[in-house]
Amino acid sequence: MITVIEARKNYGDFAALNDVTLDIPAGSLTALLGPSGSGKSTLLRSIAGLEQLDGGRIVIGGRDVTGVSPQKRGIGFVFQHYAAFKHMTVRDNVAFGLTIRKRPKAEIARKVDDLLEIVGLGGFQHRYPAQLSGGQRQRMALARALAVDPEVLLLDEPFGALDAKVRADLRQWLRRLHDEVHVTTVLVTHDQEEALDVADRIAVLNKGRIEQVGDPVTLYDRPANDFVMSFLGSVARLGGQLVRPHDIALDRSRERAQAQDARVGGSPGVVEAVVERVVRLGFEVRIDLRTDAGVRFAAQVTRAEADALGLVEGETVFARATTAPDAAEIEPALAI
Ligand SMILES: Nc1ncnc2c1ncn2[C@@H]1O[C@H](COP(=O)(O)OP(=O)(O)OP(=O)(O)O)[C@@H](O)[C@H]1O
Repeated sequence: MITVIEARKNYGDFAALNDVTLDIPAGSLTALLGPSGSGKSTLLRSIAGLEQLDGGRIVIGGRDVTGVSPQKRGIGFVFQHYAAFKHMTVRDNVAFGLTIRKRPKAEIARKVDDLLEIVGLGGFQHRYPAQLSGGQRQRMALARALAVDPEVLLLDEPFGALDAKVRADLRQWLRRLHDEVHVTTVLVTHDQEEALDVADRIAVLNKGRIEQVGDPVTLYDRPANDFVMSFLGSVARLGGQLVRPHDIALDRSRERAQAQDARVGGSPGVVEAVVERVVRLGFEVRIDLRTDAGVRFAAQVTRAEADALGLVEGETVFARATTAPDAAEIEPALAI
């Protein structure tokens, strides 16, 4: 368990961390999610001891480490750009932390081989970092961080420099790795999809403060405020309320839309709009809409729903929310 208690960090007049209090359960994979400049890296680096707090405390596994040096905190750290030792083989890079701790050679060899298997670099012991892909290098970095049996693994945008496909593969892989080794892991990311996909807990940061902490489903379905809702997925503003695009139903008939809408308590009402574009995104279809007042929003429906609706550009439709903030238990009514 990591506990951050009323952490404050200032850069001049600027408060990068503003009384942050956070519990990170032992064995969890927790994401620190927020926009650029929200304080994610500052919080991670403070947990690591790479930044000194101006106020507050950090407790790791029951030990107050606030004044303790990074080397003595029992952490492994992986950065976005991993600085590998270029002149050392993959095996020696991963062994580094064990070698400087003067562990017996046989133990090092066994452990490094095991770790390289776990991170999927079994056949790469004798390669040099320059002979690895970006994704392989980051996996080597993770193996190196894990080699010294850290109590806590801290990852600062570890896949940030890689392309989208490799990122998606690596986060699946990280999830499986975490299920296997169970080390308490904190992952900094600005990518909501990455956080929702990989983490079992997410702390959303904004301007040096924590907006909400919870599991991905709770944050997505029950965001504490508009910031969390907007940051965790796309939203549309419908009649003054924020609504997820896939929680919008469209109908050609105003009367039918109104009748269905009456079943959703506290809904923003029925909004008339013109179809600007119909965009097919594989299984889903996005319908870009514009109201008379010029407000643009999008609805997302399945391909079957889109086909049934048969909407064409320029046509007028009636949009309504299928869920309202306090009515999540009401069955979403059929779109048509
Ligand atoms: N050494 C520093 N000196 C002055 N200001 C800093 C320093 N480090 C960070 N900051 C400021 O503190 C704020 C938080 O920075 P931090 O790196 O924690 O944000 P972040 O959420 O990790 O953002 P990003 O996703 O862009 O890395 C930013 O506004 C940044 O400019």
